[in-house]
Amino acid sequence: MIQVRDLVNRFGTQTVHEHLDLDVRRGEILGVVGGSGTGKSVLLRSIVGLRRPTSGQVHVFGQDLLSLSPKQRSLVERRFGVLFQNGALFSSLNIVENVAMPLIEHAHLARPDAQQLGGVKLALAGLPAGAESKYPSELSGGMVKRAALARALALDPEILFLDEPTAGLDPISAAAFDQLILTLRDALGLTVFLVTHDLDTLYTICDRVAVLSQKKVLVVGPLDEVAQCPDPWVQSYFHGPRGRAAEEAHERAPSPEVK
Ligand SMILES: Nc1ncnc2c1ncn2[C@@H]1O[C@H](COP(=O)(O)OP(=O)(O)OP(=O)(O)O)[C@@H](O)[C@H]1O
Repeated sequence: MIQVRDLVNRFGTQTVHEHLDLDVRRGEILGVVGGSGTGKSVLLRSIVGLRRPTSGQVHVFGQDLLSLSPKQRSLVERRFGVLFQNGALFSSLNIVENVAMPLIEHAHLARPDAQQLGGVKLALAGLPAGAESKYPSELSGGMVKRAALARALALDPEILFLDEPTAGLDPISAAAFDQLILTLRDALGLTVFLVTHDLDTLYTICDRVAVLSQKKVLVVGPLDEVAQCPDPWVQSYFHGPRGRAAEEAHERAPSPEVK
C-alpha cells in the first residue's frame, strides 16, 4: 500500500532522514516508533504528500502523489484518512460539521446528507449521541480524538494515518481507543500507519513495528523480533521499566480468541 525508497529529508543543515526505506502492507497495523525528533511526523507528512522530501520516492497505492495533477491527487487523497496529533479540528465548526466537511468538499454531498452521514461516522468512532452539536473546545481530549477519527473515516478510506492517537489520554481511554482502531481495521479492512510512543498500543494492536533511529528505519518486523535488536535505544525502550510493564500486561491479558 505504501512504498518509501531512499527517502532523504533535510531542514537546512539538519538531516532528519537519510536513505530511509519502508513498506506498509495491505491490512496491517504498522506501529512507527523512535525517540523524540527522529522524524516520525516528518515521515508521515512525506507519505501523505504534505511535505516534498529532499529526495527519494514515496508511493501510495503505487502513485507518487507529488507528481499527480491536482485532480488525480485529490482522487488518491480520498483513499486515505489522517488523524493529526492534536486532532486538527476546525474550532469554529461543531463536531458533525467538521466530519461533514470532507463529504461536502470531496464527495460533493449536499449539506444535509453530509451531516447525516457525518452522524453515522461519529457513532462509528464511538462518540456518544448528543455530541454532534458540540464544538471542539467543549469536548474532552478523548472525544476530540474520536471526532477527529470520525473525520478521518468520513470518505471510507483504505489507509488510516494516525499520529500519536493515544497521547494525552488516560490509560482507560487509551486502551478503549486501541480497541476501536483494532475493531475498525478488522471490520473495514483498513491498513493503519500509526505513529506512537505508547508501548501498550504496540503490544495490543500492532502487527509490525518500525523503529526510526539513525535517520532511517533501523529495524522493522513483528514486535518480538524487533525487541531483540541489540541497538541501545531499542533495548532501553522495549526492556526498560515501561517496556517490561507493557509486555507483562500483554502476557496477562486474555487472547482475543478467549474473550
Ligand atoms: N518544518 C520544519 N522546519 C524545520 N525543522 C523541522 C520541521 N519539521 C520538523 N523539523 C525537525 O525535524 C525533526 C523531526 O521532527 P518530527 O516532528 O518528525 O519528530 P518526531 O519523531 O515526530 O518527534 P516527537 O516524537 O517528539 O513527536 C525535529 O528535529 C524537528 O525540529
